[in-house]
Amino acid sequence: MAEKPKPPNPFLLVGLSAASFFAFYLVLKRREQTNPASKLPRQQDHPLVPPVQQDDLNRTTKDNQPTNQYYEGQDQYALNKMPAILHKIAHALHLDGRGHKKTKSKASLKDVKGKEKEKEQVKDKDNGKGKVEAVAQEETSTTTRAFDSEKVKVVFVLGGPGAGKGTQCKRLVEDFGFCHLSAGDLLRAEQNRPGSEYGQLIRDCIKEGSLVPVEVTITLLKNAMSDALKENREGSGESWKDGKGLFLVDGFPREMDQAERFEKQLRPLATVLCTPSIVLYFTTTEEVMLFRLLERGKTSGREDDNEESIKKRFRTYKEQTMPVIEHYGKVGKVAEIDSSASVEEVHKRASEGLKKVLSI
Ligand SMILES: Nc1ncnc2c1ncn2[C@@H]1O[C@H](COP(=O)(O)OP(=O)(O)O)[C@@H](O)[C@H]1O
Ligand SMILES: O=c1ccn([C@@H]2O[C@H](COP(=O)(O)OP(=O)(O)O)[C@@H](O)[C@H]2O)c(=O)[nH]1
Repeated sequence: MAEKPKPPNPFLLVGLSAASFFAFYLVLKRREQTNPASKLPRQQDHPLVPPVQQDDLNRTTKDNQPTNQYYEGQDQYALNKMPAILHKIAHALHLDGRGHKKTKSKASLKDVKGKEKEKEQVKDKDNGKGKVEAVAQEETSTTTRAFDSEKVKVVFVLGGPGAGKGTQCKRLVEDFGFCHLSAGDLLRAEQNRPGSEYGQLIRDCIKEGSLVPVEVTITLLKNAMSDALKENREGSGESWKDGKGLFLVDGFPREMDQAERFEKQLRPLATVLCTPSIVLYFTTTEEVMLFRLLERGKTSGREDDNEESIKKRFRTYKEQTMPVIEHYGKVGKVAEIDSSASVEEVHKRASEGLKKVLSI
């Protein structure tokens, strides 16, 4: 007859349980010592959400307004403060309430500058164009929520090099009180800023007629927009009262990736993208543009107003910027204006088009 198996020793079982319990207790104690904040009450009854820190509760915006925006919806602020590994776990488990589509974002130029890693990752792309491959950082709605969608209006101004974008923008500012942000001007200012880490990169891209890495351009734009909104733009009429803003974004977005990033990263609310009210598209022939740019080059001092650079800019425009114009055209957002005519005539057409859209 087979021998009956021996039942497990009850003392051994009790001993093992006690040892596990004791080990768990030691881990907790150790955690309390190394991270005293773990004893604080939690924002959510969930182990992946960190405790409330006093400085979080006291946090205010620059205008000394409490940042209750951080506590909307999914307690995004708490999620933002989690260590990267917990962030990944929470994301994988859908605890952060975000989709799984990978997006990249940059919050400030300091972020762009501060990361040596990113700098090392400036890579050659296509025909030698530089591109900062930003260390992928999951985009969060709270860090990018900048303004009220109802109040901020954005008009993109596109067209080939020398089509007359800058010239017309100056006139439209006088008519409508826009804040004119020329991406090219912002880049040139950053290029010439003493100590700018991106000066040489910007210079090379501009001379080559290629696009400066989007992180740099979008950060400059975002900062300029925030500054303009904070500024008391006295005398600029109703368009700038009570947090309202009217932006003429000149020479941007120059490729689809830039358009998508702009809409996402400057989205005013978590669910609303920062789409342009309209895209003013100035168009004329390459012949006209070349002539105008060579004329401009006589006095502009710009390193890219020479025939060699101009040809490269035309190519970049056709290959990378035209798809942006086509994209906005498909959704009925493009106002095409023939800019071969005189400055006055072009201005008249642009102004009429804008009046209708902005209902001013
Ligand atoms: N409608 C126009 N007719 C003639 N010259 C123009 C016209 N619009 C602009 N220009 C001139 O052409 C050059 C390029 O114009 P600009 O506005 O700087 O172009 P963009 O900003 O598109 O590169 C400038 O020297 C400008 O004075
Ligand atoms: O969003 C932008 C806008 C401009 N540029 C660079 O700046 C140059 C000059 O642009 P700008 O709009 O000042 O002049 P345009 O070429 O339209 O005359 C371009 O060729 C690009 O190299 C860029 O990289 N990203």
